[in-house]
Amino acid sequence: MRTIELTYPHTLILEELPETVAAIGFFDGIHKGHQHVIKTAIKEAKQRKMESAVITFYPHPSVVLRKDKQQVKYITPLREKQEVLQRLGVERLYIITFNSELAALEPQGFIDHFIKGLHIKHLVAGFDFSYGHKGSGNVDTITEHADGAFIFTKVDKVECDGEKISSTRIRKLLASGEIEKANALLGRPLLVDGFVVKGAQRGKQMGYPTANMQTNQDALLPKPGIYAVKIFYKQEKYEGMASLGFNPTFEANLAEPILEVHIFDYNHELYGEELLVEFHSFIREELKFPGMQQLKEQIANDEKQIRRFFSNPS
Ligand SMILES: Cc1cc2nc3c(=O)[nH]c(=O)nc-3n(C[C@H](O)[C@H](O)[C@H](O)COP(=O)(O)O)c2cc1C
Ligand SMILES: Nc1ncnc2c1ncn2[C@@H]1O[C@H](COP(=O)(O)OP(=O)(O)O)[C@@H](O)[C@H]1O
Repeated sequence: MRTIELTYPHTLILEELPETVAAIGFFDGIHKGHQHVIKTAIKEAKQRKMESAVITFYPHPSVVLRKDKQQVKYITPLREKQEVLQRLGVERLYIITFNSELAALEPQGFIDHFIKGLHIKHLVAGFDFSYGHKGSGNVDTITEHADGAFIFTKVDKVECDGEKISSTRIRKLLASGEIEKANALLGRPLLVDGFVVKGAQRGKQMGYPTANMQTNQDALLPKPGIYAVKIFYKQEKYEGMASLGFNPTFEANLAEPILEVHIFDYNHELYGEELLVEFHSFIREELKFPGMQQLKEQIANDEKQIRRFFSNPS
């Protein structure tokens, strides 16, 4: 997959670009609804012997439009998004910088510059896609703005349990610790990546070394607690347990939750290494114990429960 970052106005030359079928959207999470839109574009591209593409934006429009100081967190930060799209078989990824110039562009100008101007012959979007200044262009105006230059396909909403699958719904599930349900809507387990940094060195003392992770600032983390996780490290996959939280037994006031993972049946140094952590099941909330011994007993119980969870997938 070829990734091309574009800032308005781009300088790509139409004649040098392949005829393309593109799916367009913000696609945070690339959940099953998004996947349906993207797979529709890939299928159409194959049939028409054109290149398949995804057109997306970064950062999230709310960063520019609401100007709120709070950082936007993503279910799929840019890198994860790229990896998931690559796995889906997308050939070309356009990432359009969402800035105030882009936000000011009228719908017709947006279509002319970023759809016709990128040699898109067929555009696919979800039913609620909007574009142009104040989102005033929508799926009912695209065909008019296309003016015969490309075909448009609207993809209807995908539901699960009678409710629309959406990034907002997945965010709520993650915030309440309903990881299995969130994973079902994502169509794959939530993945968080990070580098191993030094902690307080208590883990080894307890018999449960925990790799403390420095995660991407952009990444949305689930509700704090103890989780059954799988860890990818150097092409290998391991089972383990994660603690995401504030370590109330030892720490008085951590500002941000820390993600720590104990890898089962593993015993090597990991400092400085990159780990990918897949969240599979929420086990319990973190608790404040009277001391290290009581916490250690609880962690031994967590281990039993998590090993059981992985050996009986239901
Ligand atoms: C499975 C598991 C469960 C944990 N549960 C708790 C908990 O309930 N309360 C708590 O204060 N810390 C909990 N922790 C975090 C430990 O306090 C932390 O891993 C330990 O202090 C080691 O920290 P260090 O890596 O900075 O040395 C848990 C850790 C693991 C791996
Ligand atoms: N099975 C394992 N799971 C996690 N980390 C391990 C494991 N075995 C060895 N380690 C190493 O031990 C470190 C964690 O030990 P710990 O005493 O908790 O130190 P720290 O407080 O620096 O995290 C990890 O960063 C890693 O280098």
